[in-house]
Amino acid sequence: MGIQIQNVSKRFGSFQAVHQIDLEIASGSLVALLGPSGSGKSTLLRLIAGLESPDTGRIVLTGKDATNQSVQDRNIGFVFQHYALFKHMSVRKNIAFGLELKKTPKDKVEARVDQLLELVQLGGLGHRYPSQLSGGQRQRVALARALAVEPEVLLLDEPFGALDAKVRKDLRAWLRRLHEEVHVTTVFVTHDQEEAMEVADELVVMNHGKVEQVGSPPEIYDNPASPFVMSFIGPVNVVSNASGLFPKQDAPPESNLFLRPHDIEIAASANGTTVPAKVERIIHLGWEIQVELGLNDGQIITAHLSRETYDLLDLRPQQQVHISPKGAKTFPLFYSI
Ligand SMILES: Nc1ncnc2c1ncn2[C@@H]1O[C@H](COP(=O)(O)OP(=O)(O)OP(=O)(O)O)[C@@H](O)[C@H]1O
Repeated sequence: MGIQIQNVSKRFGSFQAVHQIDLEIASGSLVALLGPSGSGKSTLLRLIAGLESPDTGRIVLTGKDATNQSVQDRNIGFVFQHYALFKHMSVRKNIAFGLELKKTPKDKVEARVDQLLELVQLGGLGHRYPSQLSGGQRQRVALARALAVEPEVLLLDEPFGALDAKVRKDLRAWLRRLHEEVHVTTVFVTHDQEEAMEVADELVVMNHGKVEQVGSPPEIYDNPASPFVMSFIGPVNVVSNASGLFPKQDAPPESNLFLRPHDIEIAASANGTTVPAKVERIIHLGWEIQVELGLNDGQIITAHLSRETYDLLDLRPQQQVHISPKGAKTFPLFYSI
């Protein structure tokens, strides 16, 4: 009974921003809409919110057809990338705003605001004004304000997008814990695959206004449905059949091989399944080592090694090595990324 999106399309002039999307979001889940800029994530979120109306299709929220309902009637909480707090109101007043609009009795408002301040870990800061808070604290107030009216659905559009990397990372973990406490059906828009994988139960990968794949983070990572998904979710090498790396039993001539950098095994000597390669460059990233490898046909691929493996192999630039894929996928050439 969460959210059902049925054959929803939206066009802006001649541009098809969202194209015949069918999607079910389970009640109480936290789902990330993930995709590159312009893939239609925000438009889909705005359609769910009622800030845009679809050209075709239906949007069903908690069992009720909401397609023609106004934003106010949808019982939705919304948080955007840029803090939309009221600058002239204290944190308490900001959080209380929706409840006061609904003419909630004063004592109930006060109790709910106290509870929300604790929930977003800002107890004691209720008297401050938005300008006296950090960016991360402001976004937590925005979340508390969105949750105050007990929405059935929470929509978050890049809520941490404007914050620096460290704060962003802390807030992801915080949002995950918060969701485990409140369990409101949440749709989270991001273009950051790591953020999506860390926060969400399920990922909806979008490209060109369409859904490419829906699944849990491990399902999507391990079984990507298309080269686009494989390339978007984590680093990948794309090599042609000429590389000699294709598994012997299925070497379709019109395919590319998609190979994750950590799925390349490097050995000092050849065996029946390895292909020769030359170490072109070694990049130390602290927790892992990136090794650029030149194949005999001139293609360059990148392997990621743990420090331990790297130390055992004792690699040097220009060294001749022998490599084999531990896991790889082939996709026909006609797929574009
Ligand atoms: N009101 C509008 N009028 C015209 N074009 C629009 C409008 N809203 C969105 N678009 C276009 O629709 C496309 C999809 O936009 P959308 O914001 O949904 O993408 P997105 O995946 O959220 O990207 P981003 O991460 O950059 O926000 C973009 O090319 C955008 O320019």
